Amino acid sequence: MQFYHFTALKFNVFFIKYAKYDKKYWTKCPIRGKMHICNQAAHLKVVQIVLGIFYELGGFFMRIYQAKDYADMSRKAANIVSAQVIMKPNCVLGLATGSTPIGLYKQLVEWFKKGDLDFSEVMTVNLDEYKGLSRENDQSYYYFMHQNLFDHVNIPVENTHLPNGMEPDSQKECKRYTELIQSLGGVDLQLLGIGHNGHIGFNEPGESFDKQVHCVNLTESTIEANKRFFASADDVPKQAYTMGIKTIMQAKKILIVASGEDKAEIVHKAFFGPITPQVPASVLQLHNDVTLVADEAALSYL
Ligand SMILES: O=P(O)(O)OC[C@H]1O[C@](O)(CO)[C@@H](O)[C@@H]1O
Repeated sequence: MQFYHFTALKFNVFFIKYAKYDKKYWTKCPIRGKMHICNQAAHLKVVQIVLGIFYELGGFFMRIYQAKDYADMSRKAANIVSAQVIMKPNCVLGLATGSTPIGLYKQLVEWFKKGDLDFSEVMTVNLDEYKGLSRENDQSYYYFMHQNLFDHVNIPVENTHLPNGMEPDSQKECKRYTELIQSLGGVDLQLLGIGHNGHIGFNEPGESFDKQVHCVNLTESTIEANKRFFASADDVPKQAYTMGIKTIMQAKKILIVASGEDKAEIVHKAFFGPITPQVPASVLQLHNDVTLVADEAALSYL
């Protein structure tokens, strides 16, 4: 497996960028996991040394695995999910929909059928669900998860959780889902895809980093990207329930998958650009345990 030591480079790019344009130096404090500004070159130097030591110790850094293609990406990412299930059989998996994780789910099903994986104690919480779609609707994420994973492995249905798209009272549903995640003890491993505009879950550009589960209005670009699954763009729901960035960042580990050249620009922005709500996935640079598994095409801007 190819492992890129991009982190050091990333931080250097980061430093140079801000040194040049802002005359301020944003960095991540590796101990508290918070952003702060270094306003003196000496301070910057110290932070760089500390980061270097953490890096050498294999500390809090993003891992980027480059896969050859979609199939390879799916297998590598499935390996990480299955390691989680094997190491902690009663873990809480945060799951994602979209086209990217389909191959990963297929691989998990295959390993389950071979007897290599057991989901009997696993619990799952999905990132999001369209508001207004019933479970029976073949475009609901409930339907997707059953179709791609739950119906093919031995996970008890009562262990699987998604926001209830048919609950009209947004406040009530968001509170229920936030409390549910907390009652499970939080997410051990959160799987994410990335939208072309950098959205994670349905957190669209401009969303505050400070939100728990909430109801969002989908952007035109997301409606456009998702219309391929519906008869027309008019049929795409206009709202969705989603875990907020805060909920996602509370996961103990994050695994993000990306495939294809059309994701190359946003992957580059998200992981090497400034941390900004305009690119929601960029917040992941602040998480202590993030793994990106992407194919060569999706990493081609790096
Ligand atoms: O994997 P895809 O289909 O490119 O989708 C990327 C992201 O967009 C969504 O499908 C939402 O539009 C997410 O669920 C997903 O993470």
